[in-house]
Amino acid sequence: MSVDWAKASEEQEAEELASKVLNLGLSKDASKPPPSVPFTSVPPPSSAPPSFLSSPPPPLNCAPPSAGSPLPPKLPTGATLQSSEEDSAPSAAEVSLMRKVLCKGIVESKNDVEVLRKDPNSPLYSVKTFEALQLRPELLQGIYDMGFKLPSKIQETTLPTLLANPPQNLIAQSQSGTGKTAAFSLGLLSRIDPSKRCTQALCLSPTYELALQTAQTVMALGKHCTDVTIKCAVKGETLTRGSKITDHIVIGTPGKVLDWLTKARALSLADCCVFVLDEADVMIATQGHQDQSVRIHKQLPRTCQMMLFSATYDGTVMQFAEAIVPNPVIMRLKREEETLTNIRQMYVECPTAEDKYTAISNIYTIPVGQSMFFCRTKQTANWLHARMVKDGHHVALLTGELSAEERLSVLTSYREGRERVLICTNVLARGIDVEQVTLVVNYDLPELNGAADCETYLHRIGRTGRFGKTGNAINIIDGPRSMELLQQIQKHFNIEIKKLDYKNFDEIDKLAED
Ligand SMILES: Nc1ncnc2c1ncn2[C@@H]1O[C@H](COP(=O)(O)OP(=O)(O)OP(=O)(O)O)[C@@H](O)[C@H]1O
Repeated sequence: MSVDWAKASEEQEAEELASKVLNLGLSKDASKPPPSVPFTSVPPPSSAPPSFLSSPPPPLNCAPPSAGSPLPPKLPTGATLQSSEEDSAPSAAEVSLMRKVLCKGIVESKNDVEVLRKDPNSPLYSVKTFEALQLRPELLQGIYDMGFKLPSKIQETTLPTLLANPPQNLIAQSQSGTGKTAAFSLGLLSRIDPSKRCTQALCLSPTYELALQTAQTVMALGKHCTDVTIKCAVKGETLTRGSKITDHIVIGTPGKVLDWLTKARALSLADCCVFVLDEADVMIATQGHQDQSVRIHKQLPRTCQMMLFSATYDGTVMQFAEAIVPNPVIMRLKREEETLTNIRQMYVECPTAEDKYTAISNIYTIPVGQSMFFCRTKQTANWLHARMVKDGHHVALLTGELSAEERLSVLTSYREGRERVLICTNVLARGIDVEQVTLVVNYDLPELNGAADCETYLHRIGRTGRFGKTGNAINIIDGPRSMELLQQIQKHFNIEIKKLDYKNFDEIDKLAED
């Protein structure tokens, strides 16, 4: 069963939006035209995220697993999962959002940005400091308040182009968390003339949640630009008949922006001088968004600076990008290869279900910072979570049964360190890599089409090699089938995975030494 999280979340959005929107400092009163929002009304960024992201994990909306049961739900390893057991695979937008919420800081890269195409008239150079960009002092202050000291790789190279005069079109690709949002946010903010009461910048994001994340970054960086206003064009935001949007920056989803442009005729792009298409790869993967973006794009003045950002840049994205952004400078930052070199990989043999739980409980005691435990089915994840909570352990649970809102809440709480362990399903966590996690436990090994899923194994426990730190990965082996999967993994990577005695605390304690 595949659930479109973005779509499902939209259904609840209408009811919940008023309170969330209020948290962003935007209007919730539908009877009045939406007021302009000065940046000063926005809470400080990283330290105090909006309360809809920072509330404690809500109760689960799934049937409560029987925590009293000492044994996990029975499912023979290797059996084909029924749709009721399988967790729903996340959409590209979900994965992107989960990554964003989990990401604590910039993803550094050793790779240099490749500039694929240059406009010979554009003075392209890179900057090593934010001060060299000659930004408005208010923007510099916003950067300092965010705690940014130096530009990231992608910022170093894209910012001079984003800020160049005459404006230059740009296509930029780099993996999630490398600082793209902050780069274009500075680009948007620096082009606004606050004395003009009209929309001068438009940013399209694939989903409601991603649009709000971007709005937060723009607001945080523009915190001291008190004369600049922003409006979110997302589901649930209503306009009174005949009202006109005069906010300088509009950030929203293609559907809502198109609605305001064509049906409500509340938004005009006649004075828009910057257009950002964010998460282009996710946009393409989301049904209907590509066409809507093209229709919006047609309403932009020819002189408008166009920018497109994407975490990937395959054929479809490239085609779309070049159709939307004429004569661009193209900049790419290659993703670094993940390696298993710095990872201590082990397995523990647990002949019975009770042994498996004992192993997990002992592993939980390893003081290694944060861990993630991966289970095969949502039933197992629910059961393990319930039993560990019952035993007084601080563990969080992430499965496809949670609503979009609940997932954000769980991830934020975990990122902030309120829980030591995140228990999740293999499917749900397939696209998420969490750099700060120092121990990964495969309660069930990742499997795809009846064989070991080596790619997911690497992605889950691999590091890019830029952190010299050692990581730990423990695989729980509960029978011949999981031993076979382990052997496939060893063979695939040509590695030896060592046996660990989970009852030997001295051996377990050693894991925390690096
Ligand atoms: N120059 C910087 N110095 C330190 N931290 C930074 C810098 N730029 C951005 N960050 C932080 O790094 C994290 C990732 O940045 P950002 O969201 O801009 O990345 P991104 O490439 O847009 O990611 P995504 O593709 O997921 O949207 C954020 O927490 C952000 O606050």
